[in-house]
Amino acid sequence: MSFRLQPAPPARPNRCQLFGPGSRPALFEKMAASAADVINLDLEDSVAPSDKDAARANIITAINTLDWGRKTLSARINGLDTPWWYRDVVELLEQAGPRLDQIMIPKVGCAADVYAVDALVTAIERAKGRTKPISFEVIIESAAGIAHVEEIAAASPRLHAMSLGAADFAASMGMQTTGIGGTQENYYMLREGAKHWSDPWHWAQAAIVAACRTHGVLPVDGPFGDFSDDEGFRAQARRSATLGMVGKWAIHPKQVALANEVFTPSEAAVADARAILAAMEEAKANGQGATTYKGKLIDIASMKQAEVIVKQYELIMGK
Ligand SMILES: CC(C)(COP(=O)(O)OP(=O)(O)OC[C@H]1O[C@@H](n2cnc3c(N)ncnc32)[C@H](O)[C@@H]1OP(=O)(O)O)[C@@H](O)C(=O)NCCC(=O)NCCSC(=O)C[C@H](O)C(=O)O
Ligand SMILES: [Mg+2]
Repeated sequence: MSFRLQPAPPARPNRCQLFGPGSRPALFEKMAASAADVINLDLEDSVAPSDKDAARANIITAINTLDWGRKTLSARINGLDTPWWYRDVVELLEQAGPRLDQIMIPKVGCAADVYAVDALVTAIERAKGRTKPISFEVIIESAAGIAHVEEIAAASPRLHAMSLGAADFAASMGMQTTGIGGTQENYYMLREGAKHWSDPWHWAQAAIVAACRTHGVLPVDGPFGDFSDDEGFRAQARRSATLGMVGKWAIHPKQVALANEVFTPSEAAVADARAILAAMEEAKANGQGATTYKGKLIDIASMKQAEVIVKQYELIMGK
């Protein structure tokens, strides 16, 4: 371990973030009643330009009146390249009550984007006497965003989570696809005439996980567009979980259970992790730093790996 210790991310369940357009208030009660850990009420790309003002009003009413339980409640504002974002922040901070937990900032390209929103939020919080600080989540969904991912992860103590937005990311990178996440038909290797598909999102996800883990931020996988493809969603989510991400967006309610399933460590994985911890405690008591479990090497690093799984499970079960 470096002399600088790795900070812990916020201790909150974040397995599934369910999105809904601010212009479809009929969905809000269903979102509130869902099993998602995080709710993202959207003012950005799922809302037509002509509906922005109405969507803002809808969201503020819903934040103030519906029972959101213990979910993290987040509103996605418009991008800093639009004329709408400052009114999103001002009206949300001035009119939404303390139930609003978080603001999601899309298309973040550099640390200064986060700084700008932080300055505005901080001023309004002070002016209005808001005592609960608003946290931030950002979306990495551009070439600039991924190029500056580490400075973005370090940009503000308000930053709690960071997602990969596969659709805008693909567009910004000039990728030849209209698919949102998942397997891409033309991204394959050939071996003896057989195609082996690879994962074009992998490197961006790994960069996001490393930046987040360095700065104590939760790394989250973004949308999977084909909501009729459960197995495709599961496969994408399992890769993300294996890489260190803690959750995934749902753009349709049927994806909520899938995300919760994948990002909740299984009973078998938890039992294995607890057994590794017990075996290592016994080894340490005998003056050993390494031993075997099910015929494989385990050592002090294995304890840290096992603790990741046990802590994630206990966080989720303790909610
Ligand atoms: C994708 C949808 C437009 C589909 O809507 P709809 O046609 O109404 O779906 P269904 O008829 O299959 O709905 C079945 C029931 O589920 C309810 N429903 C639908 N959507 C939601 C929801 N989001 N939350 C809760 N409940 C929902 C319907 O009302 C039906 O209920 P009932 O009649 O009682 O059975 C729609 O799902 C949708 O708008 N999804 C969210 C879109 C969104 O927010 N997009 C933004 C995030 S993705 C993104 O921004 C890309 C990213 O930035 C990037 O760059 O990658
Ligand atoms: Mg986007």
